[in-house]
Amino acid sequence: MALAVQASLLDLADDVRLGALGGRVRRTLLAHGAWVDHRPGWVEGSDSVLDTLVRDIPWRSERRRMYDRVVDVPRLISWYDDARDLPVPVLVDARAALSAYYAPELGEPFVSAGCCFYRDGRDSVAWHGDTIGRGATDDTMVAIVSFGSPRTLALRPRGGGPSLTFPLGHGDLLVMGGSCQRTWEHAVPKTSRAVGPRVSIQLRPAGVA
Ligand SMILES: O=C(O)CCC(=O)C(=O)O
Ligand SMILES: [Fe+2]
Repeated sequence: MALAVQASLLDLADDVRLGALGGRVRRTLLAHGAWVDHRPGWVEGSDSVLDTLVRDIPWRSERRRMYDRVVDVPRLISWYDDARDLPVPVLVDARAALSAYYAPELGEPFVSAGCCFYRDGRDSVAWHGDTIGRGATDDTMVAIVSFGSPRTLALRPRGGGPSLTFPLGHGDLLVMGGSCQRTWEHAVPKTSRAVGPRVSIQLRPAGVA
């Protein structure tokens, strides 16, 4: 009981808030009409957020056929049709702030939230584009908010060519935009560095996955 009270007092004391977007987002133009926006440290005072996300998101593991074997997907995942159901208020605010900031370019709000939990450096996501939905055919945006241990997001053009990398630190925002999902691929590579847990929340417009 005393512990629970203390924990909630700590949550209140931990003043989690969003920094500014205007003037603080750095855009990198890529070939083929793709771009990446990066805003390091967007979520401030976010130390408690990782624990809440790890505890309160209904994580599940997935298994996939790979050649003649069925293997565990090397990360835990979860999906919210409506990002407003996320268990952390600052992420509900993040969805609204991103929808407002990108409205002139995107013309529609961010709606869903995909969640990935990388337990350590052995967890990863292989090269892919988010092309299950409209990202296969239309310009769109995927906004990633990252918590916990820093990991690298790598990007490479689909047709071949040098890759580039962005560091994704605690509280960072990274937005992939334009044609990025269909003309480029992205990945979070495994690392042999000693890294702790990381949770990535990906906000997407309706019909993008
Ligand atoms: O971990 C990340 O930030 C990227 C995850 C990702 O690319 C995906 O789930 O589609
Ligand atoms: Fe992705």
